[in-house]
Amino acid sequence: MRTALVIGTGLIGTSAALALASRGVRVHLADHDPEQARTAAALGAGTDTEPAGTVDLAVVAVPPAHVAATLAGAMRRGAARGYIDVASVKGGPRRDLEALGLDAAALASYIGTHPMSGREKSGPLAATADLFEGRPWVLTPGRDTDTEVLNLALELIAFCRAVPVVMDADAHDRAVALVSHMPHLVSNLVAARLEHAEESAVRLCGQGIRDVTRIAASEPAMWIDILSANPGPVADLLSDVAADLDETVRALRALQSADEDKRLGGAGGIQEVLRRGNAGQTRVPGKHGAAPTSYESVIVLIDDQPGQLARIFADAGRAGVNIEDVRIEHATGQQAGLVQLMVVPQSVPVLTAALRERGWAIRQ
Ligand SMILES: NC(=O)c1ccc[n+]([C@@H]2O[C@H](COP(=O)([O-])OP(=O)(O)OC[C@H]3O[C@@H](n4cnc5c(N)ncnc54)[C@H](O)[C@@H]3O)[C@@H](O)[C@H]2O)c1
Ligand SMILES: O=C(O)C(=O)C[C@]1(C(=O)O)C=C[C@@H](O)C=C1
Repeated sequence: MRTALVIGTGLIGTSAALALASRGVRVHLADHDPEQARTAAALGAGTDTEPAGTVDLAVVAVPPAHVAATLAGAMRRGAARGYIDVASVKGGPRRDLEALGLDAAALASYIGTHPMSGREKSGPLAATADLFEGRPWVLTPGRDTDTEVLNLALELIAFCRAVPVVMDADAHDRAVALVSHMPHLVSNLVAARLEHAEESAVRLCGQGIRDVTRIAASEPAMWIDILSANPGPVADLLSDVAADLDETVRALRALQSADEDKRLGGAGGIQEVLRRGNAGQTRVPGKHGAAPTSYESVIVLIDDQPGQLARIFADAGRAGVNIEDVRIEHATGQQAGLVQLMVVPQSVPVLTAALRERGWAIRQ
């Protein structure tokens, strides 16, 4: 692929454009808000000028409700040899495109795709070239999809260092209802409990609630679009969650009972909720789509000063330890924080000793 056109230069479009541009592809950037395309160009994602002729691949990265019309407009003016979109839902955009009356050749030049990676922030300034690295990128080719277009899409995914996964569009929508759309609503429902909460309670927020509510900071307009295109499967899953919630409330009420048998029953109910949660959590794939890995953490107390993290990473590197993941918890009202370094279990003693030797305060 030598040339590409990215339409919609927000988080996802600009991230893909940055990855393509870094691999030498000439990328043209377009957005209905020219300021967004200008910003993406200033970040090094390409040029916000129009392409002189037909590009190899057009990547449509606009909100789901605008995907079909944007694709049809680009196809009618012959903008590209192949077209993909990256919307979070796949059945709706394909059916909308078919309903727009495009000919068979135009439909064959299109593949619906979905990178399973994103952030709670929008716009080009949130974009990074490595956003998709190691993440699944779903392709939903139809029976008549051109092989050449499939190859262009695979080339884009390889440039983004993502992992291609081929699926049927409706099966994709049912799967993301489970792993993305329902969890998004549950995160919002948990965060919503904080809206009118006492300040004295909110200031105690620790890492647990930060993990559970991060995605509740996402752009609501985009999510209304996503959920509007996949309401049935999400409603089915939420009604299962609601039944589990009813059971959990019953178990907690039993724990308040004066009757010991009821209390025992309640404890059993809660134990079952926690067991099922543990079992589900172990099925979440590890980094780069590998089998789940159990990391252990080494916790380091740091002053909230520039350069501390870089020094810890350098010291870990010198000790030959690979840091798999990192979390930082800022201590409320203090210029200090706890850095949780996730490493494979056998690295824990090596890292702990090396950091202690270099004067770091380790917390158990
Ligand atoms: N945010 C995520 O985590 C995520 C992850 C995977 C896929 N997606 C999908 O990627 C697509 C883009 O999402 P995003 O997070 O980059 O959103 P974003 O808000 O960051 O960017 C969307 C961009 O599209 C532009 N736009 C809107 N309508 C347009 C139109 N008709 N023509 C041209 N430009 C238009 C907007 O001005 C904006 O710059 C969506 O379809 C979304 O479902 C999002
Ligand atoms: O990590 C996040 O912020 C996301 O919400 C990303 C996420 C997801 O649910 O995993 C959200 C929507 C997209 O369609 C794909 C990825």
